[in-house]
Amino acid sequence: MDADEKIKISVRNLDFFYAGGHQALFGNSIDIPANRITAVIGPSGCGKSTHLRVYNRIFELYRGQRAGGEVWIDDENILSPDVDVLELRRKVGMIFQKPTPFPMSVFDNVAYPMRLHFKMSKSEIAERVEHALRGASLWDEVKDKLRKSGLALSGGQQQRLCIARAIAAEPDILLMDEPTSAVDPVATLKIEDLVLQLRDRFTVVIVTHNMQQASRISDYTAFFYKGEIIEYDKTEKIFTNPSHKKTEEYITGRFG
Ligand SMILES: Nc1ncnc2c1ncn2[C@@H]1O[C@H](COP(=O)(O)OP(=O)(O)OP(=O)(O)O)[C@@H](O)[C@H]1O
Repeated sequence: MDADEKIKISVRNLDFFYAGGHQALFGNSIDIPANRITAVIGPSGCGKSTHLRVYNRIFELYRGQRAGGEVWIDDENILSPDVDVLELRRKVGMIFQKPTPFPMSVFDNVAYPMRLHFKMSKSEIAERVEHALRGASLWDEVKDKLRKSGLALSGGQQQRLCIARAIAAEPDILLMDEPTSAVDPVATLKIEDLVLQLRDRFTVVIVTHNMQQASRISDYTAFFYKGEIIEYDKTEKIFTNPSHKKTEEYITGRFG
């Protein structure tokens, strides 16, 4: 990593266990820079989603799942027991593979985190809903449908609505777990453009199976294999001159 990068997330010796003791991550250590896009790649089942789900402790919603090691975000080890998890999840937003709009209007989807986390007047909420929808490159498409159900939008629009909802909580970090795998190629390009715009304001960590996507949009890439981080470097280096044989085999499509 370049010496002048500011580190936003610092993971040290992260292990992860599912219920029954099945270990899915082994000693992961990685420094994720602020205001950059970091891609997480690797074959199916290598632990990409598991790793990402630690950063906002969402795994704790499931019985028997456990993380060991340290995950520092700014100056706080977010795995320590006294962390305010609601505030952590506000600060570390997440976008999933399938769009997950709430069964409510477009407006209320975006207003939801504002009502949950902040005390705001109605007019302030309206202003910020517009701002978040503009930030998610969706405003022009939905400005006349704000009172319609979020579920009535197209898949790609729903995913951008989820990004608007995540932005509305004013996070520092956006985690994206294969955000384009359920949408068509045109919607994928729109979301990729959007992710590139978000880099100025957020630290983005994105899991993707799509090598072209990783090389198009990310600054850094981490290659996972069997729960370990095999290689982590600038994206250009990973895709043109990887240091490890396994990385090369994966990016050239020899397994996956
Ligand atoms: N709920 C669960 N209970 C038990 N084991 C799980 C659970 N979810 C995932 N695993 C296991 O943990 C390992 C890592 O899975 P994970 O979903 O993190 O991989 P991934 O790299 O994101 O895969 P994919 O690319 O297919 O989404 C796998 O061996 C998987 O079978």
